[in-house]
Amino acid sequence: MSKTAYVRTKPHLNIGTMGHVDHGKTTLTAAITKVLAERGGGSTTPYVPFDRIDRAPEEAARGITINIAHVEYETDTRHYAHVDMPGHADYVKNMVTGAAQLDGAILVVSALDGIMPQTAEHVLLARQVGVDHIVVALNKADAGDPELTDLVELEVRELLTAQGYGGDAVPVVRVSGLKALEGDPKWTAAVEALLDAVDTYVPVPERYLDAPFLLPVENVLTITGRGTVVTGAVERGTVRVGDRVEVLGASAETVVTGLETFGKPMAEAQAGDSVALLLRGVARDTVRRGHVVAAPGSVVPGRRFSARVYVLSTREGGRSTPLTTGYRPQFYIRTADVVGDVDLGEAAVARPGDTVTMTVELGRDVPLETGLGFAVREGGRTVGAGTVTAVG
Ligand SMILES: Nc1nc2c(ncn2[C@@H]2O[C@H](COP(=O)(O)OP(=O)(O)OP(=O)(O)O)[C@@H](O)[C@H]2O)c(=O)[nH]1
Ligand SMILES: [Mg+2]
Repeated sequence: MSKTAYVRTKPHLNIGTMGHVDHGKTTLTAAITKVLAERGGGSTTPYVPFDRIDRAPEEAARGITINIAHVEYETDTRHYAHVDMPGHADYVKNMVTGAAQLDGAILVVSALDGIMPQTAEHVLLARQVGVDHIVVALNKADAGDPELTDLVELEVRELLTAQGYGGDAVPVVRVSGLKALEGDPKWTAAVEALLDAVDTYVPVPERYLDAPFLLPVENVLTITGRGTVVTGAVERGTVRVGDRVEVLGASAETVVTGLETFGKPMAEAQAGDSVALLLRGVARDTVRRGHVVAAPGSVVPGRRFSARVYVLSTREGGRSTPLTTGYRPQFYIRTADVVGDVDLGEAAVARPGDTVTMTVELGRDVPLETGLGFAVREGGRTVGAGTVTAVG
């Protein structure tokens, strides 16, 4: 590999935009990279234009790093990997699996429209998957009436408080992704203010560097002549070139022969990093999204667990009818998507809005552990969010 190696000079954090469809997540993401790219003083952030953020996988298939919706940028104090969360309810699956890795989130709310159903759903999901810090971008502030924007701000703070985010303390910054992209100084300054809020409000999380290595596979691809590459965010531990790893799901033990982040080779990847791993002698079609790459013997796959599950209310986009024992939805666990049978025990019935205890028997083995978060999906929408309380 002749490319410049990744040098870890600042803490790395994973962040992302979430919020209702069309509220301006992708525009704001592009604007952030543009503002940082143009900062001067040896900026290392490449500008990623709007139409490159949803770039097709083939386009990026050069190096071993593929993470289609990721952009990277650097502020004075931090290095960020940023996921642009899709807004459609159909993409909540990706939000769930992606959000599970987020250290903080930028909630994008249009000042013109205020809170919409997916705004509330994404905040709820963020809470359920353990995103502890949210910064609000009140976007389209260039076009909004200031008094109405004040009301939207109040409404957003109330929503955050209701979900346990302490809405009064959450930074709310009025921005215009669109005007910042056009270079309007008032709005590039607003994007700077948003980044400052993220830098100061979202703490560097505790990384589980000493734990055995684990990476949930998000994507798999082949590099001709080199082998199979898996991509994803390291959930815990560290991994180096030459380390032995186990691919759970593919039941293969292998060696890591290459390691990259954003196209740059690295000697060691650690918890929180978005990486691509080149794996020796693993056939492309034996590994899939949903599998887990881990230190050999460090995780035990299973299919039976108990959980506490919040059943989304109808207003939150959940079911309109109760669910009963025998219910068979999809479970999104890390990056895996698995069918499972639900047993509600003596309660037997759970109504939308209830929090219940259930036992689940999955259709296949996945690595499970106490405390693991997951989403329950049915017919393309999220109907519940839960946490594993016991395995077996
Ligand atoms: N006036 C104004 N319009 C904006 C602003 N940001 C985005 N828009 C417009 O809002 C529309 C949606 O913007 P996107 O960035 O695609 O929104 P999104 O949230 O990524 O949408 P999805 O990915 O489809 O959920 C586009 O027509 C943008 O030009 C802004 O700050 N001001
Ligand atoms: Mg978008």
